[in-house]
Amino acid sequence: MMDRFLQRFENVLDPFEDDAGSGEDGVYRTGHLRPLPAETNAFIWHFALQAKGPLIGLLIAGGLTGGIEAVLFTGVGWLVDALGHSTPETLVSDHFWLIAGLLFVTLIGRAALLFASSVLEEQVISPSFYNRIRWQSYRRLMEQAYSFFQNDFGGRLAQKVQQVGMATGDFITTILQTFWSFVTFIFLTVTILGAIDWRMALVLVLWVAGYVWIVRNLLPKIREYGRASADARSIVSGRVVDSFTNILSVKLFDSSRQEDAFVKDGFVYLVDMTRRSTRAITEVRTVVALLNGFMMSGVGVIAVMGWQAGSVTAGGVATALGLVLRLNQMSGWMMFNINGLVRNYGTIQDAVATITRLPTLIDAPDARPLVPAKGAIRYEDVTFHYGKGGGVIDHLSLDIRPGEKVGLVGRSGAGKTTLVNLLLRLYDLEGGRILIDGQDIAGVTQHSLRAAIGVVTQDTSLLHRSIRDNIAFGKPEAEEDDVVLAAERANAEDFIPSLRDPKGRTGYDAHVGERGIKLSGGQRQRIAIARVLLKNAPILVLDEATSALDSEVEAAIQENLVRMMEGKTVIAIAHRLSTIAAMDRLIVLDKGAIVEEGSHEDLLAKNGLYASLWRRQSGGFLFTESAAEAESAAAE
Ligand SMILES: Nc1ncnc2c1ncn2[C@@H]1O[C@H](COP(=O)(O)OP(=O)(O)OP(=O)(O)O)[C@@H](O)[C@H]1O
Repeated sequence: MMDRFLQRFENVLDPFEDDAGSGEDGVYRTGHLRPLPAETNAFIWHFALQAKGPLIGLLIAGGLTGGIEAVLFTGVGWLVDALGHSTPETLVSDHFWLIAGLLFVTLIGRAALLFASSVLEEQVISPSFYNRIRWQSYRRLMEQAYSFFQNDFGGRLAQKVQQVGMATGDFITTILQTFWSFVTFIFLTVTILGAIDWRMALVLVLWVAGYVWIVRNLLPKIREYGRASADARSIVSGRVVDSFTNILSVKLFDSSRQEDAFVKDGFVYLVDMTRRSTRAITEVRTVVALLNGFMMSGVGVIAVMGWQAGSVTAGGVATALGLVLRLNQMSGWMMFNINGLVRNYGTIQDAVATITRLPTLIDAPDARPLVPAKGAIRYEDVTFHYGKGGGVIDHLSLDIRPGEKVGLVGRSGAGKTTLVNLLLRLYDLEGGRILIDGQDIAGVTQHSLRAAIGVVTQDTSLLHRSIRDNIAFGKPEAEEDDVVLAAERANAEDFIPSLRDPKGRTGYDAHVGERGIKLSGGQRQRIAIARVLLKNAPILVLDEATSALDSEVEAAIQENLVRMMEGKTVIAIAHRLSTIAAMDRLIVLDKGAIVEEGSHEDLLAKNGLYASLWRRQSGGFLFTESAAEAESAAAE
């Protein structure tokens, strides 16, 4: 029953709410998420505002908790005085309301308050609010361009998303609850002690000043190192995940020792940063211990002297000592919390730098959906160097007619993949433009552009999901029959029914990838082909689409590939020239420029680069650039 009661509070905040950005502010446009504030305080504030109500509740509960603590100590003083003035027989009748009040506050008031603040923190805020921060951060990262992910470690980014949710949530709740109840307690203590003897209040004011000095002068050092160690932790995770994900290369090259050194480097940095921060922590703890000693003995001496002078009652001494002892205890715990606050602040600062970075490749303000008609593609004086000074693609122009099947040929590194990646707008051009059916791809939405192009690449990465989800990846709403039909046409039906993953799921439900079944390269490629068949986009890009298939499967699938290409504009890249020789037109690329074009026969007759590549093809594969150059150098 308690469970059901508590569950009601769990839906107060939606863990997945996001601000889709209305585009009204002129910075961001519809279709893109509103960016998160890039300044740390504004970032924290941005999230705090999303849970205003519950957080104000937490603030009130925090204040009341501090208040109750102070009231209880005052009550203890009154009780001591009452004991001094009464006999055992008359105590209850003389001081009934005091005793009843104290019992009520201790038994009911305090428990009710703690329950309310627990519900607020644990049910309303913790899971949902923390998750909302993670979710919004994750989605901002997903808006980043392909190149963003190429330049960072997946593990590091994942850790940032995890950490930022935890750190921001903890930071806000600690301030509102712990910190605020501490401040209320101090304020009430100063007031209560001031009423007993103003000199005690003065000692406390000096103590608070000392505390503020520590926070301003000693804590920034901890914060600085906190930030550095958070970054160091991310670096270590990034490196560890990188080693684990590339474990095959590590094993094949027997380079585990090298990897150890690489990862250890990260750990050394982490340990160094942590040591610096822990040194600063010890420094702070020592100063706090001295300051608290001064505060407790100061108040104690003044209270006892007041009692000697007859201006302070025994109850007053009890209240004063009780309050300062509690303050001492709280301040140790508070230092721990402030330390946590500072560390969390550092973590947020560190994550914010990555998470709030604006995506470099976004839809134009007036982007419209691409209206694919016949699938005409036009590269107009395209230049692209991956942001470097030169090279890769230079002033390239190419016209592909609707429905034309074009083969891109060239040595390794000639720029073939780059050319199709530019068509997909995975990168923005550095010069020229690319048009699809007369529409500049820079002016249409990325979503509609990629929906119009089906791609099968060389290294098919399957997601760690079921076979069905993998095939329906480009068309999640697809019917089961269509998924099966696509699999049949990709010749994947002969192996899918017999699949069984370690958890016992079979066929289309079997999971692939990590902790799932491992497919061969050729099987993976057939899934990828099924995925594209199902997507049925008007433009097809086949980048080494059949490189992992053996000749038998390739022959079986060839017919389907031909059918898949029917009525579509196709750009195919293949090192095995025999697989693309039958295309309408072959474009030969060299060093980012078109050097020859024509049909297979035309090009053979021309006896240029294509003809030499064709002749050199040995065992079905192309020589690498360096081998080819070495050969031509030897021939000269
Ligand atoms: N992300 C990147 N950043 C910088 N340079 C890159 C990047 N990707 C590729 N390049 C460079 O661009 C050039 C063209 O690469 P690309 O992958 O387009 O060649 P390719 O013809 O497809 O080669 P292959 O046949 O080996 O796949 C190469 O010199 C490569 O080093």
